[in-house]
Amino acid sequence: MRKKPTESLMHWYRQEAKPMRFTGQMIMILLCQLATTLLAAAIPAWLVQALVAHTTINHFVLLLVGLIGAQTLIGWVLPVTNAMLLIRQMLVRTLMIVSAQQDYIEGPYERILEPEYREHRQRLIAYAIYGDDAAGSKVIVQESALLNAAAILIILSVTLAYYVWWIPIVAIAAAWGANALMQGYRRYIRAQRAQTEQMWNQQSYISNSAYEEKNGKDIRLYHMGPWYQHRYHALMQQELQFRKQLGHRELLAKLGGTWLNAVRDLLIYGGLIYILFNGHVSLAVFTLLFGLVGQIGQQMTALLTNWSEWQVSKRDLSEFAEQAMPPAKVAEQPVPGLTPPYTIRFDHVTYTYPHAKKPVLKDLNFTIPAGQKVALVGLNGAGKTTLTMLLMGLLKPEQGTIYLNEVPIRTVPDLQLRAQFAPVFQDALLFGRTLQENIEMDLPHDAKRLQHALALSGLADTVAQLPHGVATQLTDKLHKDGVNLSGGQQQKLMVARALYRDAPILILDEPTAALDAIAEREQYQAYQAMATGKTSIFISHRMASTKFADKIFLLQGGQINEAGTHAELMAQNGAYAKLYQVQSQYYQKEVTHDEEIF
Ligand SMILES: Nc1ncnc2c1ncn2[C@@H]1O[C@H](COP(=O)(O)OP(=O)(O)OP(=O)(O)O)[C@@H](O)[C@H]1O
Repeated sequence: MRKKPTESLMHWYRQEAKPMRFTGQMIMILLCQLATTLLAAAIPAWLVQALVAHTTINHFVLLLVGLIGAQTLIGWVLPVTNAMLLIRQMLVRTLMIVSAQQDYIEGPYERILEPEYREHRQRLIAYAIYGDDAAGSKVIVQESALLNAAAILIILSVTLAYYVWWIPIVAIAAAWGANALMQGYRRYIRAQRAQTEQMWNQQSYISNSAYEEKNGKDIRLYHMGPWYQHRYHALMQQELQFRKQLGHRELLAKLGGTWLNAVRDLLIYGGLIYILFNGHVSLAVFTLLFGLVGQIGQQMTALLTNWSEWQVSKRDLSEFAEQAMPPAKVAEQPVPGLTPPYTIRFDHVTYTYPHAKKPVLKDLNFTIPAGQKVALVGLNGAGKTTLTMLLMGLLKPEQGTIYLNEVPIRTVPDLQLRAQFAPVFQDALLFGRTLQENIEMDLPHDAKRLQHALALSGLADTVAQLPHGVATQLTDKLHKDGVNLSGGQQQKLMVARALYRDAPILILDEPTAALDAIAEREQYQAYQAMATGKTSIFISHRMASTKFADKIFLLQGGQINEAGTHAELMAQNGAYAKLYQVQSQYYQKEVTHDEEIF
């Protein structure tokens, strides 16, 4: 079987891109940087030596060309090896993005309803992938920089200490002090993370919502432009204030560092001039030491900065690996003997949404015998959609058990369970693929089945008008020649998708909301055909449309309060009968009014 790209990326990460692995590229970079640092300090010293020794002009030119040539060569090799290392970093970053998405897209549905999980995920992505001072994916590059700085620092310190023992100590202490001041500033930035995240989330919400195509109408009609501008302006002001605070702190930290460096320079250059004038070193050695002193401060700063960033990156990376990388999935064995048609049974089921104060469904009990068509009615927010989500295993009951033919659904593997349902939801969701792919989804192509689904859903006429028929792409956001279907056409496509899926349990959640009267009638006929021999749940607010069901359930207060055929419930004269009468009176009035008009 071909590996999925995510699986092979995981494999690559685990096997090939271990952050602690020192590769040939790292060693190459180290050698080049060491040579660059030493050459930068040694070239002036060699030239001074040549001048002092009265070398001939030919020798002098030869020496100069040789040294510059060596420097140029390193100048070519270094960027190439650095670029190779950056490519590795990009690969790690890609892997992290893919695995973060995989966990979000394929992980439990219920988790994405939790605001904490969504925030946490954003934080992981922001700081492990896009973090600017220390992203988790930068570990490889930071390790290389850390290795370079440490090696160069040791060589420089030993060389300088050979001539004046205290010079490396002063240089390192000054760099350490300046770095400590900058560290304080960085700690402050990190302490503000939660606040900055909130600010950026709000900014992106406001700007995304203003640019959202579907919001365009309402923004104009309700004159919401000034509100957007006001909110955005307020958020930008908040950011400006925050940046000003950061600017002040950075300035203070840098001023402190500059002061420390001035003291360092006074001490070290004074010391060097002292040993030169006292004849302890030659002019050439003095020039060399002078060059090395400049480098030692730089390397110490690089070492300390990289060290602290590396700590943060490593922490981000391991947090990411622990929480964002889903464990490799073990293929679950399908439950044997789970065969349609299905009897659905809810046994004392209770469900509460995360952070909700009360359960939506409370101690809910009902049975739908195999092959029966049930219409589920109830007021807005009664919990009808929630009930279907529990049945499909997308939400897990807090208490109680749901059975398919007396098999508890919690024991059925996700893939096997999901394959038993053909849902049609109120909100149509189209993917940026062709019309055909949008109907067939993950099932293999079957031309006859496709034609049947198109014909029965009433979509065949629309397809005939499309530029590329069933091969037409369904969004102009991803494809230039893609088309955007109308609301009603999208809903028909959802029905075609369910028809093609031909699963044993049909779930129709307000599927006719966007349809015109004729299309709605056609759809009912399609549902009748679809539901034959299947267990089905049909949710609708149009009471008249529920008459075709074998049984009607009225969901109220988290429980099925009334159940029976339309005639039985009307005879009962309970809540269902009242709802039906309110609606039919309304239609009656409309008809009378229309009759008056015509
Ligand atoms: N993701 C969610 N998080 C928290 N509460 C939710 C969530 N989804 C739905 N609810 C709440 O659960 C209750 C039931 O919602 P549900 O969508 O199941 O009702 P419904 O009967 O299908 O309503 P409608 O007829 O309006 O479609 C509502 O009060 C709703 O606010």
